[in-house]
Amino acid sequence: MADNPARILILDDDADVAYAAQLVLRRCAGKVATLADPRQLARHLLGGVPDVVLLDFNFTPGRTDGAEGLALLDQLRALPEPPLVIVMTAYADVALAVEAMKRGASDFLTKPWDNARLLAVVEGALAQRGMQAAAAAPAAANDPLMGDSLPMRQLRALIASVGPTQANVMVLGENGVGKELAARAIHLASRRAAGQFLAVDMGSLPEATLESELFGHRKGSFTDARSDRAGRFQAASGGTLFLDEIGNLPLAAQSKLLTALERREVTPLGADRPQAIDVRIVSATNLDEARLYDAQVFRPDLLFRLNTIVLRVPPLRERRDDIPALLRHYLAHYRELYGKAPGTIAPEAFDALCAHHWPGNVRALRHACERAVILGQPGAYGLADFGLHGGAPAIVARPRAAGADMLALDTLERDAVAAAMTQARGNISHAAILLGISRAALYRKRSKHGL
Ligand SMILES: Nc1ncnc2c1ncn2[C@@H]1O[C@H](COP(=O)(O)OP(=O)(O)OP(=O)(O)O)[C@@H](O)[C@H]1O
Repeated sequence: MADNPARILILDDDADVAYAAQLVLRRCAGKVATLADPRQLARHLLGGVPDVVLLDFNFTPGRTDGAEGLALLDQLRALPEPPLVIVMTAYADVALAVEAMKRGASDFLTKPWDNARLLAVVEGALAQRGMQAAAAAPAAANDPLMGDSLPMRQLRALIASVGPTQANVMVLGENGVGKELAARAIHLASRRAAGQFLAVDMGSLPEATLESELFGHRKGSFTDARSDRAGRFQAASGGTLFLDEIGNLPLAAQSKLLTALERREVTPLGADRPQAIDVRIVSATNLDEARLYDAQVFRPDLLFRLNTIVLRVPPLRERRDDIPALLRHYLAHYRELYGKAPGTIAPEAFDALCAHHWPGNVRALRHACERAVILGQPGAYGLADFGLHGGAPAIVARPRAAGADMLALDTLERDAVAAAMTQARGNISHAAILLGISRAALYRKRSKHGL
């Protein structure tokens, strides 16, 4: 995009990798530079600090410990106006990527990457910097999973590590937190990214037609079946089937879904033989976990099939650091959509928005921004323009409990180990290679996490 002023720097000693990334990223930035030798970084920065840096971990031939990349990351993060840094790592170096995220990297990519994922990650970073022209289409599909708070960085790290596996993933979280965006990010990070991402709202499928909707039917199999029709499982073949609101599925329907997943085949209504299915299942629910684990509500055997990996998307009130960037992003998005002049948020309104409880999470924030752009005065939007409901917005920010970061990292480590064991089909040596740790270390981590 010639009129996009965003600047990206790719720091990688492999010229082919850097060139390939440069070609893809020219679509979303005005200037994409590459640098093979990190000793030239200081001189490069004299020409201005880029908005986003893609950083490799190892530069000296034979080195694989990542120390060079981590040192460069520290150097970049110490700049007065640091760029957002996306680290690039081999799949086996997930532990290194986790360390980089702890030191302030905003995201990471595993090599070899998928171009769609590369673009999505970089566009997400540019959006955080307010450099990305807002997409005109309101569809969630076009929104990057934004947020630079620790929970969101951990969520993206987890998505990057489980995405390339075949494991079924269950995404948990309140309404409007971004579960579908997380599911799309998993799809983009997977080897199925070139295939379909098909979302099905399980809560709204009528029980009477559920089987035909999911598994398809043959002409004449029931009164209205005037022609053969493929179900969602067949339509998503080679891609990802996103089963949204799975917690609302009636028990009878749950058993049909279980049979399909167990056998990895479905039989269209009226057909005499089953068809093999080739889909990765990502499901989501806003049920709280106590209800989800209640056998009266959800079959444990189906749950076991669906939740190989569990991702929890935290409510917005637990990651308030993300609110300013989301406000900027959605105000810019709707200003562009409605052709409105730029404006700012009045300081008291900004404070109140950041302190708001946001029971409707990011979706509610998005709607509030749309309302402010339509009804507000562009000079400075006041609190009333955002039309918040639900009582006084003030919520006292809780100090982060000591050790909370460690707990979250612990969960990340546990999930990474579980994902590697799944991908390696229980083979310890293979899983240890995937994680880039020794077999002994993997045994210790498994016993630490009870895996
Ligand atoms: N991290 C985020 N960055 C940018 N936009 C977001 C983010 N999270 C959510 N949104 C936006 O908020 C809206 C709701 O997101 P999404 O549909 O993914 O939430 P959900 O948790 O699946 O909601 P529900 O449970 O109601 O189906 C969408 O418009 C989405 O683009």
